[in-house]
Amino acid sequence: MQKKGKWRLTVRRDFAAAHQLRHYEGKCERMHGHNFNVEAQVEGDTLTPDTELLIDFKVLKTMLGEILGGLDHCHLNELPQFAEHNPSSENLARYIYHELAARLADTGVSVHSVTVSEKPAQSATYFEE
Ligand SMILES: Nc1nc2c(c(=O)[nH]1)N=C([C@H](O)[C@H](O)COP(=O)(O)OP(=O)(O)OP(=O)(O)O)CN2
Ligand SMILES: [Zn+2]
Repeated sequence: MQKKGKWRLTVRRDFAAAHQLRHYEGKCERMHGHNFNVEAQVEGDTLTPDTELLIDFKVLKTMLGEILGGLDHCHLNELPQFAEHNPSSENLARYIYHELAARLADTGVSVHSVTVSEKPAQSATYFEE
């Protein structure tokens, strides 16, 4: 039997923000900033009949840009979404994942994962199984 193929698309965007990790025993408890890099991967199995795209990269980048626009140049700890959860890379990735999933509802495309990186050497990826 022939396997059902899928596509996975990746878009990347950046934002700059300050944060401090509550309860962290070390310098990261003090306020500091990062240029966060965000990579979102989406997937699906059906292309549009005319353009034969899973979803336009432009649409994806606009969605991601809207989400990151709410974080850009903010002190993340002061935002309601991080009032109870630390603005760690892990929690940022989960927040962005759910925001993107809500925007993609009814498109036939789902979020595979979101990766947040404070710097090239380290990143956190959120996905759901
Ligand atoms: N699992 C995680 N660990 C850490 C996170 C995180 O989001 N998830 N975040 C931090 C801090 O934000 C910190 O800014 C980064 O820490 P670190 O790279 O350790 O610190 P430096 O920038 O000083 O890098 P060095 O390599 O130590 O010079 C911490 N941990
Ligand atoms: Zn940090």
